[in-house]
Amino acid sequence: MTPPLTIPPLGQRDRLLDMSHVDKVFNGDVVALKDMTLTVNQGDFISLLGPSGCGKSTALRLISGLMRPTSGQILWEGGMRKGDLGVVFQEPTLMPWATVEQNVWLPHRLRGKSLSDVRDEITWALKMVGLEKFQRSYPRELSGGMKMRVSIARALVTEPRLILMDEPFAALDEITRHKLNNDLLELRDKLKCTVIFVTHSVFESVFLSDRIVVMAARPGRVSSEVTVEAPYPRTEAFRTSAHYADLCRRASEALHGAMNQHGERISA
Ligand SMILES: Nc1ncnc2c1ncn2[C@@H]1O[C@H](COP(=O)(O)OP(=O)(O)OP(=O)(O)O)[C@@H](O)[C@H]1O
Repeated sequence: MTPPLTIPPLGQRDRLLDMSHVDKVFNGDVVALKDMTLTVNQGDFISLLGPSGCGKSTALRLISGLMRPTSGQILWEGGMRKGDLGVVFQEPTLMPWATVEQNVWLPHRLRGKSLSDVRDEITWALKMVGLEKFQRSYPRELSGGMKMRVSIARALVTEPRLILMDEPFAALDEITRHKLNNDLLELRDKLKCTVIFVTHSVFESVFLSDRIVVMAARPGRVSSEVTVEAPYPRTEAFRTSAHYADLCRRASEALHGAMNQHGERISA
């Protein structure tokens, strides 16, 4: 894979997809999303931040094509092709009876490719997440963080144009979560990939992303967007800086603003 040399600054990136005026209604009356409009550009690291039930996962499922909008449309630049999308869920969802390598093979296997056909791609993806020595291990032999890395490798193995991550680190302890946040940014720096990342955490959204899309609930929609004006690479020094604290305050205010639209209360 030959990634572009750099990710251009915000405002100078090529468009990847447009979600325009999307509504999603379940069972005729549960309005999960109302008039959601979002442009995703190549190289964006977008966090979808919002209260429980505001439609973050629904938005990801619509973008992934797993579900269709009730109205509105989602259009990929140049059309969406097989392998354009990698998805990482909150649970690693690995097959316990299969080795790491066989788990990472899955997206290619579903397209009829044999393990030997794509061994190089699998080795590359495992190398990207630092697990090249664990190809023959089984999930039960891995820590929670390592299982999540396998899940990320499986999402990368088709070299997707877009990676969707639905609260991938929420179930992990704080230290592992910080480590995986750092590793994810390193990965993004290597691959120059585009990421949409769902999180409840203001701190995580500020550390990772360059755009925070704040969503409001009932009905789910975009409430505001916070641009994270901080250069990459972002290190532990950034995490403890006054600038980071200030950005977290801004994102937190935007989140409170979204929740106050409905008189909801959140804890600090
Ligand atoms: N398949 C479904 N059938 C019916 N209602 C659904 C379905 N999927 C989601 N919903 C409803 O749509 C709304 C948005 O749900 P969604 O899971 O997208 O929110 P979320 O922001 O990801 O929540 P959380 O942060 O708790 O995961 C909720 O009211 C939910 O109950």
